[in-house]
Amino acid sequence: MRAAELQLSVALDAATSLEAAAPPPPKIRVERLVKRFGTFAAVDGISVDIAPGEFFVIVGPSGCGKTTLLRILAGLEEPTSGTIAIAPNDAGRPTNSMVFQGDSIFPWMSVYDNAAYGLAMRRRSKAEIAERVRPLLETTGLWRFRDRYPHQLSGGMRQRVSICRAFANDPDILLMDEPFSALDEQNKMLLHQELLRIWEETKKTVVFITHSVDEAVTLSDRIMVMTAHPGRSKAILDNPFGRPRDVVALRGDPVYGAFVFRIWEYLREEVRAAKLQEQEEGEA
Ligand SMILES: Nc1ncnc2c1ncn2[C@@H]1O[C@H](COP(=O)(O)OP(=O)(O)OP(=O)(O)O)[C@@H](O)[C@H]1O
Repeated sequence: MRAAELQLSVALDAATSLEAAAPPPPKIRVERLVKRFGTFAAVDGISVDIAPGEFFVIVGPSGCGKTTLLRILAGLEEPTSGTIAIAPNDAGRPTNSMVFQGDSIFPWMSVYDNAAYGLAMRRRSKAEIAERVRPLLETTGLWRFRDRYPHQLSGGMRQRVSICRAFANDPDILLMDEPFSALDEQNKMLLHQELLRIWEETKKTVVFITHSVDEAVTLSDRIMVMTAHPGRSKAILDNPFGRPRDVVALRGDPVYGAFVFRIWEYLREEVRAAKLQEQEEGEA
């Protein structure tokens, strides 16, 4: 091969490998998003790309606009300005499912029917519903409670049902608004492990909101720290932990404490600012 040909071939190889290394187009693109309620800016100029299959966690002090951002992603609120773009999915599947704080399952339906709700609404066959719902109820230890009603379950079990319902729905994106905040530590850890197991199998794109730095580190691929009012993106951090994760072993890793500390460095002054704002509002 002549020198010029060799150069060209090297250049082509480099271009091919660059192409191979290019990140996939984002599943969710948020650009300069602003949401005002009257003159009050709840979200103020957030831009972020979230990759397909990413577990993206948003952490921030009380009142910083986390839920507002999630509600805009869910299509429940209109932005005042800026845009969100969600890459299209296959027809016949919902774009998103939301899991709320506390449980939001129907008290008059059994565990099984609650988990099957989204699929039944989309008129899926009984066989298809069973095929999707049973493995989820089994993974979360709910299969033997499938005929029980919500009042016969603990808070942790009810929240498991909400998660099964969201995954059974087979949405492209899961939007989770502090789903475990009402649970005790032990139940929370169990659910973290179960959520990670289901997510690793399905690789849904997840946007998850929390006040808890530990929860953010346990679950995320990346973490966005938001400022106190007005809600902006202060930092976006890559989680150093790989997958799969053992949620208990993770806490014994020396990197865990260092990463938690790093996030707190960003968060500390925002939590203080939010507290001050709360006090000032109380005095006004
Ligand atoms: N519909 C609304 N009308 C007026 N103000 C609103 C409305 N919804 C939210 N807000 C205000 O916008 C700000 C952000 O609210 P949001 O619920 O998004 O915060 P958050 O970060 O989720 O809070 P928390 O962590 O306490 O749940 C708050 O000051 C809230 O009072």
